[in-house]
Amino acid sequence: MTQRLPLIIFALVMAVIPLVPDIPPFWIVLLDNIGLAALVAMGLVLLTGVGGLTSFGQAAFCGFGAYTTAVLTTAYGLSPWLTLPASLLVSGIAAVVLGIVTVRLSGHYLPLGTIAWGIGLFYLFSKLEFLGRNDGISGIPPLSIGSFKMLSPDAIYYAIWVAVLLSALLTMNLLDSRTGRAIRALRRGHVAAEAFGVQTPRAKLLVFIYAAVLAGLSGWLYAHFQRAANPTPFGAQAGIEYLFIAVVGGAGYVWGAVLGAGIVVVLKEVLQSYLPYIFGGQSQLETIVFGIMLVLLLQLAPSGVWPWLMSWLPFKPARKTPDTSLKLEHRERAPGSSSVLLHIEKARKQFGGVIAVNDVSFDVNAREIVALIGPNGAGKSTTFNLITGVLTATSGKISVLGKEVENAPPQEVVKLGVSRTFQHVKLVPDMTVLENVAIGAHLRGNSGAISSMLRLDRADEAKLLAEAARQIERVGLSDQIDQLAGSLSLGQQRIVEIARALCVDPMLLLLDEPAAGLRHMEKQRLAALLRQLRDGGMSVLLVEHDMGFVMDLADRIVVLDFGTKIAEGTPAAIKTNPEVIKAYLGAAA
Ligand SMILES: Nc1ncnc2c1ncn2[C@@H]1O[C@H](COP(=O)(O)OP(=O)(O)OP(=O)(O)O)[C@@H](O)[C@H]1O
Repeated sequence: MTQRLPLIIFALVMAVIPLVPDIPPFWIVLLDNIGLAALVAMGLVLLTGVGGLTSFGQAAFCGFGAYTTAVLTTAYGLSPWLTLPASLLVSGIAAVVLGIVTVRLSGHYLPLGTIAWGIGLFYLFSKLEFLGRNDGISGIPPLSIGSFKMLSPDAIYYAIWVAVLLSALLTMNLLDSRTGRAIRALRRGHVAAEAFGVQTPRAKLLVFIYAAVLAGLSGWLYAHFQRAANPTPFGAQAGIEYLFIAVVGGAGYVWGAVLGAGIVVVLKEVLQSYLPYIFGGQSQLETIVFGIMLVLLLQLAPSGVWPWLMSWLPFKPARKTPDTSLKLEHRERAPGSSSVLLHIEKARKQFGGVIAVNDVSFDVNAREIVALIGPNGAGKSTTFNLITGVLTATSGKISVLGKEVENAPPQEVVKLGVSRTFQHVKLVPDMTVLENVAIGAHLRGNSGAISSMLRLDRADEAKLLAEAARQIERVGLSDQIDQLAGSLSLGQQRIVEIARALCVDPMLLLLDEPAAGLRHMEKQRLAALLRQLRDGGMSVLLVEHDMGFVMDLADRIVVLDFGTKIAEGTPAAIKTNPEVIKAYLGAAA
């Protein structure tokens, strides 16, 4: 209830605004335009701010929504309420088609791709005969309920703002869920998300479709508000403006979309109305002043105005503490240490002329801690990437519990109970420790996007958060549970990664330099935790440069040098192995 309170207050304020006596009708028109822009920007919050997929082409999806209802109501006489699902469907289908191509792009190619199809669709709208070419379609009927026709701006005002508030609620619900965390994890790159079972192409396509459907809804409302549709509002310039709105408001924040729309629409209107008086009717000046003002605003609040305003709040919204009595099911553990859990046979990885892993073979048994050591560039991280499916082996065999995984994607390997941490920490810095760790339990939940939006996922979600809280407690970071991951020290972030990996309920835990950045006491606590995990039935394979830590902890050590295994044995044997001393310990001495 407390989390929904701002939404309820906002809804009440918006509901009474048109009832204020003598309110200028033009204000209502402005609020209608703000609502329409906010819907598109809200999709961009999810797509760009949260998912990290920059799109300049959202205006085209408004066009799909607007033209669908324009054609169906004017040419076929359908009721606008019947064309609403059609408009959303057409926008969604267009997003599937464009998204399948676009979400594969990365870096600069992604925004460039969206600009390309944004411009292409604008010209398509203006060339097609049945869409009225450049003139568009007029005579679109107003929305109506019974005999009440929403002809005036204050009549359609409620339809627009109900759509905005419902969309805000559904979007916030989605973000605060298992699917939402998967989407938020996309921004940190696909490797970390996939290591915990997130189907990243599917998650990207989901946000792409969601954003397009919100834009289609805005287009549908726009068509019945203006009672006409032509290509101009759906062109590339409008697409850029929508992205501007999301960035100005705060691209990662649902309410940032509403605030950004308010700022941009009002600023444009004020400048267009008053600048001609000041500068004697010089055309285009308002565009320049508008640009300068937005740049200044972003200097003041680089992450957007909404988070900047929130940072001034004297209190922070409290989060519910997870109920740790709720339990998820656990995997069965191997009863003894005789069974082979991980079997690597002549694994090889070549990058062009570089042989990073050269026919390496070794096993990790159940209930065993194995360390993989070697000088820099020896091939340790590449071996981890081969085991976890991030890289495919050039040749050789890798199997987990007898199942071959050398060509399996990370999402399949993690299902077998193999989880990992990364040499370069891959947490989402603006998510809390709890939220980051809960990503590790992704495969142990099953609520999808729709059930999350409708809040039917609460029982599932409570168990996932409880598991995350338990693992955070296990690694000793309970005091930091609600802190943003990015605010922790690097050593603590590594421990958060271990808690996230533990949330998988793994059989085999792969830790890439877990002790780097830890103080002496913290290393001792980590070693005690890893021993406790081993004794509880887990196996650990770790890459570590701290020889004292490795020699004390490992049951067995595998040594790589230039991609080749040069030794394997107990810590005592490795310490005295002349090859190792020459290649590794000798080099370090
Ligand atoms: N994607 C890649 N493309 C080309 N070469 C690569 C790639 N990844 C690793 N290598 C090369 O493979 C070799 C092994 O690298 P790897 O990162 O596995 O070593 P490492 O033992 O983990 O080293 P460190 O201890 O410094 O992390 C290095 O020569 C490295 O430059």
